[in-house]
Formats: sequence, structure tokens, C-alpha cells
Amino acid sequence: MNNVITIASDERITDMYNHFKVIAGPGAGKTHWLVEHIKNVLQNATTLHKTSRIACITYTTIGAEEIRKRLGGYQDKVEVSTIHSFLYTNVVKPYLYLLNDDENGISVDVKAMDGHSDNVASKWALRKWHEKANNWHIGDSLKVKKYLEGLQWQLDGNNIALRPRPEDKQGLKIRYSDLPLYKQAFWERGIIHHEDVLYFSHTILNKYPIILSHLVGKYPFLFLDEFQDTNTIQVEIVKWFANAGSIVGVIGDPAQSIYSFQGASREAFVNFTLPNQSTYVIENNRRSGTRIVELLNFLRDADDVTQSTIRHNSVHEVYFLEEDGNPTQIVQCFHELRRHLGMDSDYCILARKNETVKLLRNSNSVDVWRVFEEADSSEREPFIRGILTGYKLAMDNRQELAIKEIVRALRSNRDRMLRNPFKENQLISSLIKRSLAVDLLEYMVGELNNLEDIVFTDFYESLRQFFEVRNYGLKKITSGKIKQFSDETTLTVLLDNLTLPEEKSANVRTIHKAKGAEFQSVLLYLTDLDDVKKLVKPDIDSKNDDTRLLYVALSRAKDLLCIACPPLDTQLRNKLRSMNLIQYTTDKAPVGTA
Ligand SMILES: Nc1ncnc2c1ncn2[C@@H]1O[C@H](COP(=O)(O)OP(=O)(O)OP(=O)(O)O)[C@@H](O)[C@H]1O
Repeated sequence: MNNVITIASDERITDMYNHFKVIAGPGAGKTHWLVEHIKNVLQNATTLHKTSRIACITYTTIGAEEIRKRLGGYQDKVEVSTIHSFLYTNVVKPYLYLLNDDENGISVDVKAMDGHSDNVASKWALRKWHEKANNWHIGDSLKVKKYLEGLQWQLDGNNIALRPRPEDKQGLKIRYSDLPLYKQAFWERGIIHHEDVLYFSHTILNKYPIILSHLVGKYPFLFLDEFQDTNTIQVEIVKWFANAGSIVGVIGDPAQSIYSFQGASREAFVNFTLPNQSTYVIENNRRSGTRIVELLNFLRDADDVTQSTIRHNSVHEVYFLEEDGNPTQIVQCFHELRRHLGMDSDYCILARKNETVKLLRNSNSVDVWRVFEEADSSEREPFIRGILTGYKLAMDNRQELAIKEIVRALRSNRDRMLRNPFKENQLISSLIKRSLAVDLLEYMVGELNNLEDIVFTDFYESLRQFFEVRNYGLKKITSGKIKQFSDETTLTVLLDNLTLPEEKSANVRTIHKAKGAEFQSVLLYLTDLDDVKKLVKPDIDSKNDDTRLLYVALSRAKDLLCIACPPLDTQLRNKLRSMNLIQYTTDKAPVGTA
């Protein structure tokens, strides 16, 4: 790489008024460096005034919490948030009304708007969409649901359009011109999805660039971590901030770009440049032991970045295990190895797909939440999903987010009347929603530990009583499919099958949910031989994310790394051995090391 300056993760840069890009591999200390850089700017920059702050954008809310914690006493002058939350607070919430009813054809109930949520094509939304688009003939509701939930805003020149992911098309004949009608159904209720935040922000800032001048005054510095996973709409917005006067700094690793399905690409990061930008590289890996770093370097052989380890005293081998149709045995084997090596600190088991995570968690193979939704006509499913997500977040020590989630589950219309599954004509204010949410969370944290084995009917009844004493009425479950479902389904099953959008303490996760995290021991659980082939013949710069996903997973390990593979042929097995990976078998002795 040309004109690149190598720095250490604890090194201060002197030209803090230039745009910058920091490129570094996993465990190099990017986040550590960013936190120190923010402190440096706060201490020394002359362009930060009383009312201005530094904006620090992270990819996840867990990432934001971590940075806030590390900033300690410095956090008052820093707004640390995800790009969605930053743009929602600073652009969408205050200015979205400007777009209503103009030639964009956008009509959002701004008053009922309360944050942004996942795009879930629930029954009412599907019904509304079919009604608006008059396309009842499109069958296969499961496929349609997946198609609509995967919709993304794509930037093409000056146009932004709503498009499906290629893998969701599955022969469905849906007119692209009908897609905005799906969004419209939500917007009319004041519901906007995460991806809509980007769309609205882009449209607002494009139409009213004067807002940018105001934002640049408020945020003279804008830093973005994990920028390799930024999509093209975000890239454009960030460039607008830079052109309008903010000092922009982006940090990332092209080899860890794993969100192509959301429109991110490693090229967008590699090619990202701003006028007079300084480019820095941090070379070492401070996280992982020697063998792990060797394997990581092998995977990114085609790249410019070769890491050296700092942790020379961590020299554990990298192991592989072959599965013979018994995942439980593999997991036991991994724990046995941890014990054998004295690894008693944290661990994580990583898999590519949600289904594998479910299998490893012994969860139900039937999608119980979908059955719930199908069985009910009073929209209990999103309500219960919301409050139980809140409960799980609280158990994950994320109280503030938990309360937000419950507040959102207490949906009301523009006249502030509670929606289903509450009875009609019950007025609620935002303040009461919040106090109800706090009470409900306390109640669930206190009670659910003892109640997990009860059937849903009983849990729902206890909820009904909870609200009744607070003068709010939930509809009763009396008969029909929902009654049968409620009598047959335990709360434990519902909780086990509820995956959080982000997880902080789960021991079994998808690779995407382990981004940025680190563990003493990692088991990467591969179910597909193609992944093993990618491991032995990696392509880190490829258009698809396959090799990079493996790379992200492997680089989460500090000391012990194990890879579980499906049954291998001799050639593949020998190839792994030639890469210095040690086979660990159920008879406990690592093959070839006894
Ligand atoms: N200068 C430093 N001094 C001491 N420890 C450091 C330093 N820099 C980083 N570390 C430690 O090294 C580990 C990796 O750092 P960090 O999480 O910042 O890496 P990263 O580059 O953001 O990694 P990834 O891209 O994999 O998320 C962490 O445990 C961090 O506390």
C-alpha cells in the first residue's frame, strides 16, 4: 500500500484535523485506538465548542455500550451510537415531517413514531399490502413473507429504490412498483424499520442540505468503527458530512466485511477516500496466540496485511474435530479439551446459520413463533415477542434496551389508544408506557425464573392480571386455535426459540453475532464441506463473504481454537493436517501428538 503510515494501537496521531482511515486486522486494537483518539481530540482540539460533540458510530449497540464504558468520564462530550440510532435522533425524528405528503409520496404518522424496529411481515401487514396492491393472487405466504422481510433500499446513481434480495425472489412475480406500498402500511401506523432510517435520512439530507450545516456544527468530528460493513447509502451520507465540514475518520478491516446481504462491500471500504485523507495501518494482533495468528495469516494470504502476534506465550495448537452426526458429542469433546488444557474462562460456539445455532442449543425445530402468529387474530405474537425480548435483554444485563423494547411492544395509534392485544379505547401516554414497561420488567425478572415451565395460557393470564390492577385491559384467550396453542406451549419453549438481534453473553451464536467479540476458547461448528474447502483454499477478496465469515469466526479466539467439520475425505483431512491443525478425537488423545 502506498502513502500508508504504520502506527501502534496506543500511538497518538498528530494531524487530528485531517480525515483519516485506519486499516487493521482482527485484534489489532482498532477499538482501543479509537477510544484513545477520541480522548486525544477531546483534550486537544480547538474546534470543539461548548455545544458541540464528537459522534462515534459503531456497528452494534453492544459495540456502543463497550466504547461508552471505555470512555469513562469522557463520554459526556461524545455521542456513541449505531448509525441508525444517530440518524434517527438527528435527522429522521426532527425532520421527517418535511417529507410528508410531498411529491415523494411518503406519508408517515410522525406523531405515532417511536424508534425503529425489525421488518417483520406480520399478518396484518401482509393483509394491508395485498389490499393496497390488489395482488391477492400472489400465493405462498411463507415465501412472500421472507421476500418482504428481506427488502432493502438500494442506491443507484441518484435514485434509491426498494429491492428484494436475489435469494428471496424464488420465482415470485411481484411488481417492484408495489413494494413501497408494503412500507406504506407500516408508516401509516408510525412504524419505521431500521433500513427506512437510512432511506429517510438520505432523502431528507439530499433535499434539505441546510440540515447538514447545522449537524456539522453540532458534530465537527465523526468517527465510524467497523466501516467495512457500511452500505453505499451510509457511505454517501458520511461523504456529505465530510464535504459539509466534519472531520471524518473511518476504521475497519476489509477482510472482516461480512454484511454483503445488507448491501455492504469490502470494496466500498477499500476505495473510500476523502480529500487529504491520511491512511494508517496497525499491524499486530494483540488478541490471539501464535498458532491462531498463523492460521489467520494463511486465510488472508492474498491481502496486504500480515499480522504478528504479541502474545508469544499463548502457543496452543489449533484443533479440528470430525462430526459423525452427533453434535452433542462434538460439543462435549470441545469442553473436554478446554478442561484438559485448563481453559476455564469464557468460550463461544459459532455457527454460520441460525438453524445450526438452534440445533446446538437443543431448541425446537418447529418455528414456534410462526405457529403462534398463525394461530391468533389479535396480534398477541408481536406483543409477547416484544416483552419477552425485553426480558431476555434484561437477563443479558441490558436494562435500558430492555425497557425500550417493552415500550415499543405497548403499541398505540395516533390518538394514543392502545392497539391489539389490548381492549379498545384505552388511552396511554409515553410516560405511562415507560413506567408500565419498568414495572413489567421488574415483575418478569422477579417471577419468570420460577415460571418458565408454565404453559403460555397461565403466563398470559398473569400478564392480564398485571395490567388489570394498573387499569389496562388485555383481551382474554378463550377459544379457537390460539387457546389450543396457549395450552400446549410452555414459556420455556417460547423463550428458547427467541433469538435476540444482538447477544452479549450467549455461548452459542451465529458468526455475525460474534462480530467484535473475543473469547478464551472458540469452537467453530461447520456443517458444510464447502466451508472446509474454503478454509484450505481461501479467497479473502472474493465477492461473496464465505472466507471472510470463517476469518471473523476464527479470529474471535484468544487461546484455544477448534473447528468442527462434517466427515472429511482423506485428502481434506491431510490438507488440514498439513496446515498444522491437530485432529482431536472422542477418544481424548489428539491424533499425532500422543
Ligand atoms: N494498546 C493496547 N494495550 C493493551 N491492550 C490492548 C491494546 N490495544 C488492544 N488491546 C487489547 O487487545 C484486544 C483486541 O483489541 P480490540 O478489540 O480493540 O481489537 P480490534 O482491532 O477492534 O479487533 P476486531 O477487528 O477483531 O474487532 C482487546 O482485548 C484489547 O483490550
